[in-house]
Amino acid sequence: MPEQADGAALDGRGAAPDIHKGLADVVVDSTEIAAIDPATQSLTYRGYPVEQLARECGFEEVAYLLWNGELPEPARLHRFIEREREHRRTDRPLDALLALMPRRCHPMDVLRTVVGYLGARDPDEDAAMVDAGGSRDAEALQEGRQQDEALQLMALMPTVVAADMRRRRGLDPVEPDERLGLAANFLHMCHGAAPDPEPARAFETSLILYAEHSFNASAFAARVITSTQSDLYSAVTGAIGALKGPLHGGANEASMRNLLEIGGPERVGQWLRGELDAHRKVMGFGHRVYKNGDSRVPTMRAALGEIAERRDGRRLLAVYDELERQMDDATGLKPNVDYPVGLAYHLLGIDIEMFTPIFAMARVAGWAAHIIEQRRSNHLIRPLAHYDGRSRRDVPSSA
Ligand SMILES: CC(=O)SCCNC(=O)CCNC(=O)[C@H](O)C(C)(C)COP(=O)(O)OP(=O)(O)OC[C@H]1O[C@@H](n2cnc3c(N)ncnc32)[C@H](O)[C@@H]1OP(=O)(O)O
Ligand SMILES: O=C([O-])CC(=O)C(=O)O
Repeated sequence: MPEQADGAALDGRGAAPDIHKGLADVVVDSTEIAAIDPATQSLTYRGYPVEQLARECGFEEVAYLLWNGELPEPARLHRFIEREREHRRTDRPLDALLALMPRRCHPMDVLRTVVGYLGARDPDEDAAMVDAGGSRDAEALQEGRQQDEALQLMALMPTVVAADMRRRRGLDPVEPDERLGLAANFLHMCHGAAPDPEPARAFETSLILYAEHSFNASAFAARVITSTQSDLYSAVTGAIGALKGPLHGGANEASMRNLLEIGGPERVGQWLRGELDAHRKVMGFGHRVYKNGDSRVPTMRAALGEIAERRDGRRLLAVYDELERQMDDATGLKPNVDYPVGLAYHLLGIDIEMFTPIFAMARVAGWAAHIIEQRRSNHLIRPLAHYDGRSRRDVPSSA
């Protein structure tokens, strides 16, 4: 094996350097968007504790905060909300695209395709402008454009997700209701009736808690794509792909399937032993950053309690609590936010395969904030790898 100097060894063959698999514990950049403190189990968006935002603010207000760094003045918020409501409707080509999507595919595939299509319909020709020697004016223009694109996505994604759920049930879509906020309007488009205020508020809480979480895998995917000076739609499309997996956003669906499979609190012990003996991960538990409990779970558990009381959810909630208790006893692992959200959405009458798309329609707020921040102080993201494959060899000459 050839000897190589330290630097060369990284992307060539040589002595193994310190490898940070999964980038665990690696600090790759700084951010002003959100701070996670696992020691105190706290999460802040732009300095504000997320549980206070969930109590005091609407989802749209939180999106504004994430993108602009400050909570909006009432007039600005009014205009922001108005613009969101203007962009909710799909057009004919989009309806035709939705109708084309196979019903068997996962709704995240539909969402990813729709965002890809919107990027093709509205190509961001200015995308490369800023880093290619753009002026401050050009920078501001580009950022304004990115916020417009993000707002349109945030407005349209709920319409697409609700229409897709109804399509899978063989039902026609329900038109958006411009009198309702984003969260209540989504439930209205799912069920064809305005939701009661309490469940609608509990649902909005889930969107606020889901909106942002620092350098998680999907936000990082969006930042990697943005770092090549690609456009916002491409970054969001990639982020949707990253969120889909069960180790990330997909866990909310998997955890609900588990609760239904268990069926009653008396069956938890046997079920859990089976999973752990088979070395299967119990989705909705564990976290890369929080080792002592996810900061969002207490707020979401309270919202879930509200929903369960109104939606006859006591038996499933008993399974939920028992699994949490036994999982802690057996492994010390605590639930992450996907665990309470999964059951909350089920009790709100939402089909399980739509849970991760709902996560995406909330997280687009955080992704957009990361795309804007990455673009503002960009540096191509390109780590090194330690080559551990075959030594150099020659291709056999053809006979
Ligand atoms: C919104 C979100 O994205 S939150 C995360 C949602 N994802 C999930 O709920 C999926 C289930 N959880 C997991 O897979 C993990 O806890 C992760 C991926 C989220 C974080 O894990 P990491 O910090 O990378 O730890 P890792 O996966 O290496 O696990 C460490 C050990 O704990 C075990 N472990 C971790 N999570 C779980 C779990 N949910 N169930 C059972 N065992 C688990 C692993 O099997 C591993 O055991 P080992 O050391 O004996 O091999
Ligand atoms: O931060 C993470 O790794 C995953 C997570 O909880 C999120 O994205 O909300």
